[in-house]
Amino acid sequence: MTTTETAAPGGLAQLEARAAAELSPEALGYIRAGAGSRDTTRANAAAFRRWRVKPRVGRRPDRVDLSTTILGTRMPAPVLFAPVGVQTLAHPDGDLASARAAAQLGLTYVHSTQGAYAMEDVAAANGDGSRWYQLYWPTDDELTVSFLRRAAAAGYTHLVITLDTTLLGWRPLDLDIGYSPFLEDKGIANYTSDPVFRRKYMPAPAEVSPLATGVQFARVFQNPGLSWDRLPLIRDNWDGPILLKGIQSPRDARIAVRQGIDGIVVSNHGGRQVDGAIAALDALPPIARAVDGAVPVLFDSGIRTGRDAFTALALGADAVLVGRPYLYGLALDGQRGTRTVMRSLVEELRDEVRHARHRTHRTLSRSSLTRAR
Ligand SMILES: Cc1cc2nc3c(=O)[nH]c(=O)nc-3n(C[C@H](O)[C@H](O)[C@H](O)COP(=O)(O)O)c2cc1C
Ligand SMILES: O=C(O)C(=O)c1ccccc1
Repeated sequence: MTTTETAAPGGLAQLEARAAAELSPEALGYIRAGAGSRDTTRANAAAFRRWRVKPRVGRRPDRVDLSTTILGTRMPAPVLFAPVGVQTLAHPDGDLASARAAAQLGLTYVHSTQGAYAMEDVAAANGDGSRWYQLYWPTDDELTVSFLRRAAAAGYTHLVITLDTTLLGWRPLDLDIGYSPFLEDKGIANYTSDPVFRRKYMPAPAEVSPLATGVQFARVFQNPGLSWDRLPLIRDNWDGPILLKGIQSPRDARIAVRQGIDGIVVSNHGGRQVDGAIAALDALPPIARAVDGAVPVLFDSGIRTGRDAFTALALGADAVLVGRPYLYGLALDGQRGTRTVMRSLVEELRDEVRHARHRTHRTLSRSSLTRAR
């Protein structure tokens, strides 16, 4: 590892500002976007500032072991690549580069239904790495089953069903610029490459226009009628563990456990869906209490540094996902940039755990933190 790889220049906190210089206004707008006033996106970050780490003195462990196993997946650190669509907005290599970087670091890559590259190509890029598949649950069962079969065949072991985006959030930043990835020639090959999608929904070449593409997207992926009674379709067609992403209430977490779901991701989608929604970090402790160890609780939304990851782990998360930061790394330096960002975040986390005098993040708890005044 060279020194330039050990830390993101300027630190992870500077990442967004540095990446902004590399990105088109449309791409930056889409990646930064939050719902409505962006209040929830800001609240996600602010919630972390209200907790501070309690350093301890005396003999610190010289080695900190961040490894963990979540639902059978071994991880060198409790940090995953969050599912992110249209990554070609940040870099032409998009999710191929991110999946390669994840494999180099041994971290789990979660591939999005809205990936810019087909899941088979991303799987090949990820090689021996560990990969999970994130499902946006289509309105068409045949298409859903096709996605699940392809994912299993391509070596995705776990299914993450995102439930907070059955309608895409109202994002003024994009509306102002007049931008949507579906109205551009960015291509979202992960679903447009699907044989069922092509047969049933692909606009005929003569009809291909931004509007036709957008209309087909909405027909297939806007699915606000989803409810718990639809779960058997997934169970009948997926053998591995199933996680639900987008849980923000202890009640929903309890229902998920009762329904036999294997894990949950506490997340508000980086504040992109519901303006004024509770900061994801504030939702975490009551949900962790409600779940009470019955299933793993993962967390995302607002993690920018190793200290943030420490805070979420101490407040009850078993692992965290990171979204925008690795996209900014991708914008700055492709695969290498993404790898640098994620490696820096893991090493920062290791350092925080060491200074709190723990040998592993697994022993962190609320008492590792103090509430800032
Ligand atoms: C540009 C962009 C695209 C995203 N696409 C998806 C997606 O396709 N599926 C999904 O479940 N979440 C998606 N997310 C949400 C992330 O998985 C994650 O919940 C969020 O980015 C976490 O917040 P953070 O960016 O503050 O780390 C996306 C987020 C961004 C920024
Ligand atoms: O933008 C998003 O947050 C997101 O989840 C998404 C949804 C559809 C296509 C691309 C990304």
